[in-house]
Amino acid sequence: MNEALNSIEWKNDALVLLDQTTLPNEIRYEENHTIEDVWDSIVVMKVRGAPAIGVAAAYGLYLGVRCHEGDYESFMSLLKAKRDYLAGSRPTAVNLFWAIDRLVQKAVDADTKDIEMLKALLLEEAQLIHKEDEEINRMIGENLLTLLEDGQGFLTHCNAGALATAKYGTATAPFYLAKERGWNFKVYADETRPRLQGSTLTALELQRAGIDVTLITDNMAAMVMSQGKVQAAIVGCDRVAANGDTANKIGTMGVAILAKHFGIPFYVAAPTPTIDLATPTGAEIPIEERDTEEVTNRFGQWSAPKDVQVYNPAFDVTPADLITAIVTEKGIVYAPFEENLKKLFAEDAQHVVGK
Ligand SMILES: CSC[C@H]1O[C@H](OP(=O)(O)O)[C@H](O)[C@@H]1O
Repeated sequence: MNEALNSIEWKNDALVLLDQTTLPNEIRYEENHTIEDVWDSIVVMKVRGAPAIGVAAAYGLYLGVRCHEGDYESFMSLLKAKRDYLAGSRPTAVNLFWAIDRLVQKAVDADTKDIEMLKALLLEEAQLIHKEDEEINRMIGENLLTLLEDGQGFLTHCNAGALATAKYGTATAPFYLAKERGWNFKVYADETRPRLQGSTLTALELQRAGIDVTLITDNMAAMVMSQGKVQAAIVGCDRVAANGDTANKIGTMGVAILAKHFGIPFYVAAPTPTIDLATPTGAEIPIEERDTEEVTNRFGQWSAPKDVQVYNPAFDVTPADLITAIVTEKGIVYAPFEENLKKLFAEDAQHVVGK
């Protein structure tokens, strides 16, 4: 087994990011010293994955204000301007907004107007978000394991793995825990066109962990399911709406439809910061559209006419009625999601909500 790749690290007063655009061919870490560096890393997907984007954005916001000199009012005005700048990087993963708004609120609620103390508080909050993410993912893994069995096969889409988070991943968290406990299981990883997070990232991280992973193209998922090789489909998420509709990497809805057809449970691994009760349904989730050359010219090789029309939504929305359960660090949520997701956030949240 190889040592785990570390997607994000705060080191020597800089944000060190694993450049995920060069994997699996090159393992390259880059220091991000400014908010502009972080904004660019998020936009070009050197750092990607909803939780990882949130952690990176939190550090980025700190980097955006740490050199400011001036009074409290100018500091707070700069902080809010830098928050809006980062908010313009990628629109779908709600974790980005959740993280930067958490830092702004920390400063607003602080009982000091000393800007050096406020800067220290912001860095502390970013480090807390980073640390919390690890524990959230481990708990998601524990909760998902209660739904899985030794000896089974699992399918996942895109990369909701350790590389998309601070550690463990969300959808992949149970795979790491199951491996630690000696389970015998297989993972089928969709390559996930057009950005290929499944082949470049999921296959890499699971193989390095010694997990039995088989790479398939997205259009092989139906065949694999029809052959009885998959007993559960587990995916990540970028935003869960209040009714349970879930935005995730493009192609996820197709996996959910296939799972329904073959009678296979479809689980969404969802850290609670990815659940957005302020967004009523999937129809209101902003879906990022990305550069057309991601589809026609991956890795510098044209695979289509250069001027062909291209539609490249980076996410789709899986309707709640295709989701068996939304598995969070606080517990497992079943339908009716509108009602049960709210309970998750109640003071006396139950571990299993709904079934
Ligand atoms: C736990 S990662 C969540 C989510 O983020 C990925 O999108 P991207 O690679 O574009 O940042 C993918 O949708 C994962 O499932």
